[in-house]
Amino acid sequence: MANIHTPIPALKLNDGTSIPVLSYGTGTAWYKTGEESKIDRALVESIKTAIKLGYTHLDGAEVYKTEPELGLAIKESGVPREKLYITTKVIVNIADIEGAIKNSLKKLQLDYVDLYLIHSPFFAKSDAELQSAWATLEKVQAAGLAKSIGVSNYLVPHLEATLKTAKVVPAINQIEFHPYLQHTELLNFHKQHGIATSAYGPLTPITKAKPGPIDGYLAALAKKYAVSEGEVLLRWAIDQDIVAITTSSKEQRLSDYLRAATFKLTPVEIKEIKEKGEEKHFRGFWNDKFEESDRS
Ligand SMILES: NC(=O)c1ccc[n+]([C@@H]2O[C@H](COP(=O)([O-])OP(=O)(O)OC[C@H]3O[C@@H](n4cnc5c(N)ncnc54)[C@H](O)[C@@H]3O)[C@@H](O)[C@H]2O)c1
Ligand SMILES: OCCc1c[nH]c2ccccc12
Repeated sequence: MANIHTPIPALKLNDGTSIPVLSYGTGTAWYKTGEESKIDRALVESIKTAIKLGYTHLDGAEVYKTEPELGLAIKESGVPREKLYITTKVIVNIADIEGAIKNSLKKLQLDYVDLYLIHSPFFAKSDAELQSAWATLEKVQAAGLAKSIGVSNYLVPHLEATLKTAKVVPAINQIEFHPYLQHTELLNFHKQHGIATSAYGPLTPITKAKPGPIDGYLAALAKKYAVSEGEVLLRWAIDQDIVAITTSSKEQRLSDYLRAATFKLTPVEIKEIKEKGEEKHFRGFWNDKFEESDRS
């Protein structure tokens, strides 16, 4: 079926590559708790549906145990490899990153990923451990196994430690980001260093954190642009040059999310959501790892 939507735009990264600004995630809603080798056909079909609708950027991780489904769906989709943008992440086998990427590639049935991320900094007991893991990602990139390399869930101190010895500046930091968790200081740091931002949990204000101070304004904007509130939230991230990672098992919702590529919020609207959002703080992921006092 032809993609009836506007193609998803791409953002240029500091290494010269481009990343599609809307991604289909296989973590939340999809990650496996059982045997990794037991294929979840519903996930394979959902990924193929996403690709058919026009998603090209797919987000995985070794810890989700969904790499085999991504590999199958990519193959069965019939879409040429180079038309897709595949992200995966390492954390389970962080002690053997070179083994981990090879294992991930085998499950993905790919020769390379577009983006390889350290899933979180919480494995490291020292700056040296962060620096050593990053040096290994640099080796992975030099070997051609990942076009771009980056990090996820890093805060400013983790980035500072990494940058002290890095030869390659991380291309991106994938973080929880939405109006109730704006990471202002971290985003300023990203800008200063040419690190792009990607947002997971972009729909949190409507899925997990209702009621909240942006509810009324979000409803008004959804009406104005004839989209859903979720699409306004996706657009709010995209309008700030932030890559939005979402997901759904419902084809209609996946199709609707693509409307985020068809309109733009005005600078005043972006600022209004920002300011109203700052009135509330909410974190949906990794709460046991981040300090309660850390709102950065
Ligand atoms: N790096 C990390 O640590 C990390 C953490 C979390 C997620 N991720 C990635 O990001 C992806 C997306 O994360 P997410 O699921 O939190 O994103 P999200 O905030 O976009 O939420 C998506 C969920 O919201 C539901 N939803 C959409 N519209 C809704 C509505 N109107 N009402 C109620 N529910 C609605 C969807 O069905 C889906 O389950 C994951 O699959 C994963 O790939 C990464
Ligand atoms: O990236 C999503 C958050 C996450 C961290 N570890 C996990 C294990 C299973 C599923 C999700 C996660």
